[in-house]
Amino acid sequence: MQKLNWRRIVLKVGSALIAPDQDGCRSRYLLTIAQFIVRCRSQGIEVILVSSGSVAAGAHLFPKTQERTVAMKKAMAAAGQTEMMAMWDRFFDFPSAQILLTHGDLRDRERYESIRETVFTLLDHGVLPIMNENDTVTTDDLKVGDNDNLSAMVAAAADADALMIFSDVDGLYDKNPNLHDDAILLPEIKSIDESIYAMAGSATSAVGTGGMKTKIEAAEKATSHGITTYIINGFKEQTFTKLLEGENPGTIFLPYEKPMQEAVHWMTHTASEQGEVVVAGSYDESLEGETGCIRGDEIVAVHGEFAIGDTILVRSSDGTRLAKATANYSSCLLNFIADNEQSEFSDKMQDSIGPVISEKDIALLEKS
Ligand SMILES: Nc1ncnc2c1ncn2[C@@H]1O[C@H](COP(=O)(O)OP(=O)(O)O)[C@@H](O)[C@H]1O
Ligand SMILES: N[C@@H](CCC(=O)OP(=O)(O)O)C(=O)O
Repeated sequence: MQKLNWRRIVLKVGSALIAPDQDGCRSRYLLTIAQFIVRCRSQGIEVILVSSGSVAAGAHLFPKTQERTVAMKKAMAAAGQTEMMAMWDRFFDFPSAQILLTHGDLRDRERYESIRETVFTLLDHGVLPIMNENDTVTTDDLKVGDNDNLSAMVAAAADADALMIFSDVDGLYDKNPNLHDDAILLPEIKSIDESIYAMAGSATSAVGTGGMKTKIEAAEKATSHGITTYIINGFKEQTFTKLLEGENPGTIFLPYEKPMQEAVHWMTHTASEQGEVVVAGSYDESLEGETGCIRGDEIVAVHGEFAIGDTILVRSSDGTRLAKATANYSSCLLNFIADNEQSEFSDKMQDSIGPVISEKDIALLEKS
């Protein structure tokens, strides 16, 4: 076995591998994944596991005849999560730790920092973090909704150098291989654009969430942070042999040559905007090529309610999404500034407060 040059990796395991028949957890596929984790750790590679499957694992505890309401699924997740953790734990002779998260936790910078600190402390002490979305407490507004995107946010937060998404297919095909016999496997993706998203269909298994679309979104999030991303088949033993030999067993998404810095990446891909400011001019006239900060007299409108420290969207008056930013002032004060833009009082205030959003708090979005 060759020495692998990963320092820290995030493995995402889909529900179909945990509870393929929705009849409790099955160790059939997980044993091989657990052995892979043990081998990586024995080479000094830090591993973080994002494990889906609580709903599928808990399904057998509830009557099949009853309608699967949201409340029922949450109950399945609560019950299935303990079964799943117990099963993972059985495979390892080192300790593991459960971390359950929501998007509400990840998009709040303080809670995000706290999650990172906990993950790094666990890794420093040889404990395997096993993460999942906290399905019992999520609402539509608070959830990531799929563990592909969650694993990419985790990989970025943990500064991992590889994200491996283990699924029930060999990788990304040019169309859904479960529906098209002539689908072709794509071994390497250099950059992700609309043509790549166009290949993605939805999940065809009874337990999967998101299908290929959310895996491509995850790959885009991760590669933009410099994290090599794989979509690979967790059902096949040779997948793991190949990975350990340094080969690509499925689809590899190459990392951006100029990855985003952690804080900019968090603002762009993890934080969600609490409101928006509209600035005068188009994309090219406003942020691009300018000093990069925003002055009060550039703001023409403020939408939504936000507080200092919240993430906001900056839009140009032609509607283009320009940037995400951390608000240095509340929506209330920015509204006041925008409304009094021409007044003498505003000029004085303008001089005293300087830019309302400073350059270091802005993450430019790509021109769409
Ligand atoms: N272009 C594609 N290439 C590969 N699989 C695809 C594609 N489009 C849709 N799929 C579907 O995505 C499924 C994997 O996603 P999903 O069921 O959500 O898995 P998981 O539970 O591992 O997250 C595959 O089984 C396949 O049916
Ligand atoms: N959080 C959910 C999994 C959501 C999800 O993304 O599932 P999958 O598509 O199988 O990775 C659960 O534990 O059942």
